[in-house]
Amino acid sequence: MGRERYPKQSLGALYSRIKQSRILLVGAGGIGCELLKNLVLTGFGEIHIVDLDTIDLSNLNRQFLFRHEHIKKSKALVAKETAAKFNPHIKLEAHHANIKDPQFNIAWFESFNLVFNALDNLDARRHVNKMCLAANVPLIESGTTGFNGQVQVIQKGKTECYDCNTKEVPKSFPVCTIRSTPSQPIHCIVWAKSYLFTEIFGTSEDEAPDLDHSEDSDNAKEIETLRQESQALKQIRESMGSDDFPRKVFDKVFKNDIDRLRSMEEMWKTRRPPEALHYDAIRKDASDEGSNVAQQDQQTWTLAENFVVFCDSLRRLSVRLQKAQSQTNEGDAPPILTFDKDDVDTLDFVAAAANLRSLVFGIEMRSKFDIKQMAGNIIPAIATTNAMTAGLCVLQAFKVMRQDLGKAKMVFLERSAARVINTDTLKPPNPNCSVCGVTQSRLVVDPARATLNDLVEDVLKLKLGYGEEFSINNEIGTIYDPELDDNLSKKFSDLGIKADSFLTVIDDDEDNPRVNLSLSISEQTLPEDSKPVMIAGDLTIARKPKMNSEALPNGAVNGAASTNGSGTKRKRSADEASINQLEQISKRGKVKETSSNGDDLVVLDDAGDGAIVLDDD
Ligand SMILES: Nc1ncnc2c1ncn2[C@@H]1O[C@H](COP(=O)(O)OP(=O)(O)OP(=O)(O)O)[C@@H](O)[C@H]1O
Ligand SMILES: [Zn+2]
Repeated sequence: MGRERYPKQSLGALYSRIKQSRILLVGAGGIGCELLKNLVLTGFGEIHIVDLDTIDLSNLNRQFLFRHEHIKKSKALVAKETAAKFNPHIKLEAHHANIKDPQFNIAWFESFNLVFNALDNLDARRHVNKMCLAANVPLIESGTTGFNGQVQVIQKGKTECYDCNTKEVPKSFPVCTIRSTPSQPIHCIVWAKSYLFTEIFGTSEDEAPDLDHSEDSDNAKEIETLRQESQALKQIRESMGSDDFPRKVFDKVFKNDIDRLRSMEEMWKTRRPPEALHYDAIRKDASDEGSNVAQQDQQTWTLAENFVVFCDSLRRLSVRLQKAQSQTNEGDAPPILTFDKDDVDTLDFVAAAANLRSLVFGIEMRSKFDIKQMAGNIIPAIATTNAMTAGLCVLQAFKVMRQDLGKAKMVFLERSAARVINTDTLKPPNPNCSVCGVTQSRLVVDPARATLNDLVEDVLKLKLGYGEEFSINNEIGTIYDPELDDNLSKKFSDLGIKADSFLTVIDDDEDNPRVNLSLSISEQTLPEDSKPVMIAGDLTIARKPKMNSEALPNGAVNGAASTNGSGTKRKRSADEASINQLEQISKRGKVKETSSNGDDLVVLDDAGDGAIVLDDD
């Protein structure tokens, strides 16, 4: 009995299924370490761990399976080794690899009973979501941001998938806000980091991801002027290393450029005009300041202090860049410096430059500590949030394994709400979702013979009844539509269509188009007398829901969900917030304060068979 006694008592009949299950855990970071510990101690029979990364010093405060001596080693392998000691009866497999690698194909996903995501990026999450849908394996998706956490159960055809709601991409700012009309500290920080720093020490601002040029067409003239400004800065860059270099840069960006901006009266009709800074006057005030002011990172520096840090860090960085330049051989790419929040020289420069710009525009200044968080897009990871989230993942997993999806919930951890743990019913799939609102099938292709024409004529038109108006797309773009028929005679291999990749067929029929058809490619040498492209099994492809349809898809998880769905394109509600949307999550928390349907976690002591039942209904 030993270690099995308590899990058996609390899980009852489910325990034997847990012991026989094969689990995939994607990510062995903050949530992944906690989750692996839970899975191993609960007794899940076989667990595969995938993580592409190696252990970093900064992981050790919360990724407790790792110790100092493991730095630079594979997260997946060390996590496996440490967790194996917790329970020697569990079979553990580690893969130091990217989950997007081709060896992790649909057939491999199909070999698992359940998948857990413990990832930190949208791209990998989306990929696993897609693979789990294609393999029809339930997925427990989770994430945390600071004190907030979220767990979502995803099951093909029954619940929303990860992509049923649009996710917000990381924020970028219109270039004019950054370059001409900042109104918040973050605008000045982005200016210092993505414009000024890169113009002086890096490549060009055009490559900076924080700047959004999409509104440029409205401001063509201003953009052109801003380009000229950048050019002038590049010339000043030539004098790097000279005594008057800091002064030249300072005068350019805090005086001359500001005077020019201020002269554009239209711009300041409804805004406070910027006020240029004067080098000589500030330098006089700053003459008593020592350069160690930069170490005081918790307090907001004065104008004079910012001035000192600006000039000093500019000198430090100039020396570094010039040294790198002197060590470069002819023909090598010219060296550059890049901003790194943990590189003190770059952080000092960005902090001081951002604050000086804030002063110019009458914006509140920030401490170096705050600027580090904002420039590095850091929300501190909190070990307890990860631990709680990982625990909630396992509780949801029990329901999925009991095939009791009706009881599974979307779970939110929220610090701002009246209760820390809040739940929501799972919603049915969004019929308009481009990922799960599709028909999926496998396309068997003989790579030696198959052409795109075989797919278009034999499979899509003849077998499946498509008309003329449809397109075929892969991850890169459109490979066929009625106007783009050059590829028809090409072989799949010539079009770069590989085994285990996906093709999407989009029906553009005007009257009654089919839902998108997602085809996963599987390669096989087929007999000479059979067609070189075949679709697996009989396939019926549903038609797209009409925009004003009242009908709900079948398989709503529970009654409550049916009040939310409709065939129309749905507005994103706060309930559908993705994990990185703190505001949405906290708004939701406020709504929940009024809820009274006692869904607290309770532990019931069932006197009948001695089992302790965990219940969060
Ligand atoms: N495509 C991927 N394939 C495999 N593992 C991935 C992939 N993308 C991310 N990961 C892993 O997911 C984990 C996420 O963990 P976590 O959010 O704690 O991030 P971290 O990088 O460990 O820490 P932090 O970002 O907070 O410094 C990381 O270990 C990361 O290597
Ligand atoms: Zn979906």
